[in-house]
Amino acid sequence: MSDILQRILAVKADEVATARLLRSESDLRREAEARQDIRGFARAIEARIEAGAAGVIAEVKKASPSKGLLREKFQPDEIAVSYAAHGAACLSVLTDLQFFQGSLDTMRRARAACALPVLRKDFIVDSYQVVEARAMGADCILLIVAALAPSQLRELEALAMDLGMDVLVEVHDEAELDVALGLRTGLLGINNRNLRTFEVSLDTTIGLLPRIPAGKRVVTESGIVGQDDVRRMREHGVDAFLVGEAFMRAPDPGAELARLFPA
Ligand SMILES: O=P(O)(O)OC[C@@H](O)[C@@H](O)c1c[nH]c2ccccc12
Repeated sequence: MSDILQRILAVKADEVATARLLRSESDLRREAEARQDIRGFARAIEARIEAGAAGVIAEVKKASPSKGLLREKFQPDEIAVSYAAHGAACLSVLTDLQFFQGSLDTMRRARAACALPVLRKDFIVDSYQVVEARAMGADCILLIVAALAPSQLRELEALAMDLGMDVLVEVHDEAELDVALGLRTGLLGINNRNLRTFEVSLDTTIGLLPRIPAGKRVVTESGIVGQDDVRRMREHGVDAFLVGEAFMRAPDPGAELARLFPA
């Protein structure tokens, strides 16, 4: 059965093949290595949590395959400034065009407008995209366990870390969690949304918590829309959040962040 994740991954393979024709990976790698501007992504989250606040990764996302257009007036720089002013720890910027109406330029503009570390949010299937992420300014990449073999996860993680980036590894169930726990990164995203069916349940995060060893920072991802959701997570000891839709639908995304996560 061709689910949405499989469809997206097929498009990604084509995109990478096309991008390689325009610019070689070695050329891009030189550009990535020449940059000296890494912002500590995991560190920014830990700093918020040490201060007693939640560590919020605030997402810049114009549309999604499950919800369609989320925000008509979409200005990545304005959104980034608003998030930064209202206490976000980091940004997550969708760079996928076909399914999320994002781009690398969206990421560049958002990052240039503020001092926050930035996650390249995309479906990474190839080393080319990792190098490209850093060349375009990303401080962290997302690796989705459902999209990659364990050997690929290890290789892409090593490459990202070589380039100075942090890695957020994303899981949705126990089997994926076991794979993720074999990686080096301390940032463990639990996606409450099933990428194959789009079904969302916050019980996904709660249910996996007993299986998380010390030393891993859990980031609960997707479906956080109200103060009750935030309270429930924090009662379970989850202090890091990745939130998109709730902010994108609000007139002022940063003000909504401050409302969901009162100081
Ligand atoms: O908009 P939400 O429900 O707050 O979710 C944000 C984020 O978790 C979601 O965009 C996401 C999580 N993992 C992904 C992987 C690819 C694309 C998107 C995502």
